[in-house]
Amino acid sequence: MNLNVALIAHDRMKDQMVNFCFAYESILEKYGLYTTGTTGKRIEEGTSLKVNKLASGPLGGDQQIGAMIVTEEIDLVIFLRDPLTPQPHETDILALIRLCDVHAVPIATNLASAEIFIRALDQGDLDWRTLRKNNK
Ligand SMILES: O=C(CO)COP(=O)(O)O
Repeated sequence: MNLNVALIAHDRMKDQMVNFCFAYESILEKYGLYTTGTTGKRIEEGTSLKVNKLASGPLGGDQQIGAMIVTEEIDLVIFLRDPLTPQPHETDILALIRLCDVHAVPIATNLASAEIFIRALDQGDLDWRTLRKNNK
């Protein structure tokens, strides 16, 4: 299945993201993985997954993922946001979430929803995304 997953985590959520990726490595390894810069570095250090690292979030990484959403290259976003810390690039974050809604891309913004979505991905619930990709 040529679906791609974006993995993004704010600093205080990065340990959670690495643990999540470690736990679900056997599922995630079957997909193309795209990350913001520092998140990707941490995932590669903490798991055996290979990821495509874009720019760091505050330097435009969220916008790069957003651009891939526009071209239907991202099929699921796991974005572990820190709800308690203001981010300098809040506008980029909101833009990314908005684009998920525009392009019908599922986005999980906390661990509870991330676990549900990753299992859904594994059981084929997101296979309809291939039709969307093929019709773009
Ligand atoms: O800030 C981020 C998402 O908004 C994450 O960026 P990094 O993975 O580079 O820390």
